[in-house]
Amino acid sequence: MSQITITNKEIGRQTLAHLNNLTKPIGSLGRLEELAVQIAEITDEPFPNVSPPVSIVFAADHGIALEGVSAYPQEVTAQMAANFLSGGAGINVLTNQIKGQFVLVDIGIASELKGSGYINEKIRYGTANFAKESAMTKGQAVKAIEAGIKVTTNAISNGANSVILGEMGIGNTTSSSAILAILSGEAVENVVGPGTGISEEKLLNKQQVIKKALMDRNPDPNDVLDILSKVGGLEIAGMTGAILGAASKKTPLIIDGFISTVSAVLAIRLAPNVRNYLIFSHQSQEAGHGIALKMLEAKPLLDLELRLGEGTGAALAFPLVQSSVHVLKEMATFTGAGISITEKSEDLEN
Ligand SMILES: O=C(O)c1ccc[n+]([C@@H]2O[C@H](COP(=O)([O-])O)[C@@H](O)[C@H]2O)c1
Ligand SMILES: Cc1cc2nc[nH]c2cc1C
Repeated sequence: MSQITITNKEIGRQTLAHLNNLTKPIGSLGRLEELAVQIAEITDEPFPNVSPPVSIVFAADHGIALEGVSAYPQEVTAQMAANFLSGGAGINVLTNQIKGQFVLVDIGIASELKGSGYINEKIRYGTANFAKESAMTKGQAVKAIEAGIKVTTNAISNGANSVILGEMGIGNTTSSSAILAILSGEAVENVVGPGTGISEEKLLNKQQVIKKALMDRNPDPNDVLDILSKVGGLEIAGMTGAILGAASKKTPLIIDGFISTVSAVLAIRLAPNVRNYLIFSHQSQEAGHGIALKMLEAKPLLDLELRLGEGTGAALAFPLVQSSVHVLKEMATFTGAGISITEKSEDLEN
């Protein structure tokens, strides 16, 4: 964490001056210009690269799934992991489209994954049911964060210039909502949503399960490891580490939906400098996501009514991130193109 510096504001000022000299009315590329400035600040490069990206998906199981909080059974986590490995999931398709690399990390699936082509960082076979006991030990939470740091810094050392962060874990919206309720101080009702798509009746049960667990486990709102160990998830801790790892390598990281945004809140609690390394891709349908984004004063790029996870929203936003640096690097300047800016200068003086 000591390696995570504040992003370079001076290079940001130079980038803005360059953007203002490009052949367009000042500021007319709006949010793309903000993105270009942010990426220059993150990378410490006046003309940065974001390609190739790597999509890193952390998969893990949740003991809390036994409380009837998801529309799908726990086995779907492992089944989807197999689907990731055969290239059939949404994130595979979208990562291929943007010519990215794909990495699946088993950080705590409840069964043995068949096949190869994934990174085995299994900390344990799913978390314990946090309605009854702590989800994991503090030591395991630390190990999961460290695994996330390692996998991500390795992917960056192997050539990735940006990171798309995603997850898969049946039950993980319950864990994320519990974490967010503690960190935000919001009422549980406001941070709980239907996740994979549960009925109104199951949603009420999900709220009750979280409320009771928060009373019984009583996590310390000022202690990230206490929160993660009592009501967390292994993929949520892994993503927290991934965010720290990318920031330590001055590499932009694109946050996906509700669960990865909760990891971002945790990572920023651990190391506040992390905030400006993050690009928020989209507004998820999940109720608590708006609250988490607001806490971080984050304005997501897209609202496509997604609620899939896996990093799909982040992969969909990647082309915009790429466009921002292409504009910065490839557009002509007023002087280069021989376009007069006298009129504009007079307007500015008036
Ligand atoms: O990204 C989101 O905002 C999002 C919102 C709802 C559900 N999900 C995905 O659905 C799974 C969790 O839903 P649930 O109902 O099992 O808690 C997990 O695999 C997530 O990737 C993801
Ligand atoms: C099929 C399926 C795919 C997913 N991808 C991320 N979360 C998921 C949840 C389910 C149920």
